Amino acid sequence: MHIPRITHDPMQHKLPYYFHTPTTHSHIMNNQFTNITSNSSSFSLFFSKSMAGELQILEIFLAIGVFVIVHSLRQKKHYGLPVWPFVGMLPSLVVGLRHNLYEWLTDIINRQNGTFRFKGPWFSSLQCVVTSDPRNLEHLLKTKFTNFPKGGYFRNSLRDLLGDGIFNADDETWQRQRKTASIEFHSARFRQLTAESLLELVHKRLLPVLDESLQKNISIDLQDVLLRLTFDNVCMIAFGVDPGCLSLGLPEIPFAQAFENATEATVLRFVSPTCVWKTLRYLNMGPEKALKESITGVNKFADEVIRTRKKELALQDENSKQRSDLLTVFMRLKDENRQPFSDKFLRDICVNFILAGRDTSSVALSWFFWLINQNPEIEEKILAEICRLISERNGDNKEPIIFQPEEIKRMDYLQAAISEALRLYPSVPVDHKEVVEDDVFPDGTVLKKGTKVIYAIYAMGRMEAIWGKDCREYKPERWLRDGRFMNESAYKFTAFNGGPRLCLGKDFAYYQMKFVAASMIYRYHVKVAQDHPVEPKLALTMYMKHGLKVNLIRRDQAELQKHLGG
Ligand code: HEM
Repeated sequence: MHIPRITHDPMQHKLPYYFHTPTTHSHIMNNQFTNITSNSSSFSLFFSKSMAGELQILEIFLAIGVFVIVHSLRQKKHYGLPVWPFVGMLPSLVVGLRHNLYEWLTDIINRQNGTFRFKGPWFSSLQCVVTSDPRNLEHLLKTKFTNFPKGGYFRNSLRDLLGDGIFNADDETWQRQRKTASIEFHSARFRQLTAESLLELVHKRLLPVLDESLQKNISIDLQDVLLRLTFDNVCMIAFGVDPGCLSLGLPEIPFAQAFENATEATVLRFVSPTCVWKTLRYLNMGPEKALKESITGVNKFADEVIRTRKKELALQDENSKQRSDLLTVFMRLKDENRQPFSDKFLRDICVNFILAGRDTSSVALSWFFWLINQNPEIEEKILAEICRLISERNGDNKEPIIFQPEEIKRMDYLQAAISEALRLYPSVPVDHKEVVEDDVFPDGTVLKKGTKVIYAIYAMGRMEAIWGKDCREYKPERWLRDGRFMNESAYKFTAFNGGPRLCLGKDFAYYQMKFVAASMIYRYHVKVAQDHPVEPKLALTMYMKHGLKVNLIRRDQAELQKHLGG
């Protein structure tokens, strides 16, 4: 570098002060003009000096640029990603977003031994700690549960759609709903409602829709069909009504469409700066306009159901006495002031349960069917287990085969195969908390009050430190001991969350997924269409971006007999 030359140049002392200091003053301009015209050699000298000055400034910038690049790239070693001035790790995030964000996160987390600090642009709220260390997860989900609520950022982004419902609430509001819903979810009445509604949906709706595609010899989007099934099912549980999404012809249902649009538009808030989406909401423009319209559609449906149910309850209608859906349960209860819950609160409760129960089991089943399609020997083992249970029946194995709750419970291999799919493709791939008071994670990471913590559930399934060298392989056997399914720690297998906020629908979800999978696998071989692209979509839940296009092939009787006879 030649920077010192300019300061040692003797000519520099002869130049008037204004050659060093830019100015617009007229007498100075005149002086310049006089100097230049009176001496042509000093004219050319002046310009060559000036150019040299510019070149040297350029050199300074170049040197600073090189220094910044080298320094930023060297930070990768320490922080996991290059840290650029002003924008932090944002450029790497943009690259990650263009490919598979979850794989990108997994790669960094593995390099950083389970935890890293994401540094976003200094002016943004994109600063957080990302972890997938089971010790940290136990700390935040259980040991220090009260120090890690969902927090204001998450709640504000979801408030318009979810209000104060269980998914979007902390503290007292959450506790009250959790307690009531938990009692209901574990009641015999609720179990009966879920078993009956599922049986009806699978045998009267799902199988006929699948049969139709088989007869017409057309492929179907299995993810779409399963989303329809779980949507109808969770509406029956939450509202006590059946929207009829899953029926022959796969009709468009305005409420279902409004719900889907609302969740998609809400996700956009997480990838836009808060001030941007708030301004768009204020101006009622772009995605915020679409969100408002879809929420109006959701509310219209919810208000109508709540109004009708209130009438039923007031008349002590026979229907209302038999009902055990969540809406009716909460309507019979009183709040802390011994007043009935407001319509808004009832709406929030139902909408939250629909969100919790709709996307989760359907997308998990889609990944499961895709995985067994790639691993035919695993499909064969599932079929063998199903057939063994049928052959153990006391003579009652006539068609149509309808699986009984005790049989579903005994399907250990199927439960292992579904858990293994959830380990690799968790329906909720990342989740989020906020730190209330300064804290330190068991791995030594310092957490300041207000820090956002992301726990990367997808990455956890791909960590050798947790699952061993074969962590990327689909192996249901890792869940079995002597042929029986063994649960894993919720802080190692966090697909259903853990601690006090463990998924309330976990048992129901397993029952639902096993019932659907067994009923389908017993009847059909589900073949994924050739060259169908499969990749995750960036959303709150782990959708397949292009759905799952499949063709169904009816099971050969001889194949079934082979297993049944055995
Ligand atoms: C494969 C299926 C499912 C998976 C993987 C799953 C996963 C999860 C996860 C990760 C959470 C925590 C979310 C958070 O706090 O941010 C959660 C919460 C919850 N889930 Fe599930 N879920 C499934 C099915 C269901 C079903 C079918 C229902 C209901 C019918 C349900 C009801 C709930 C509820 C009410 C919560 C909120 C619990 C609370 O905050 O206290 N889930 N679930």
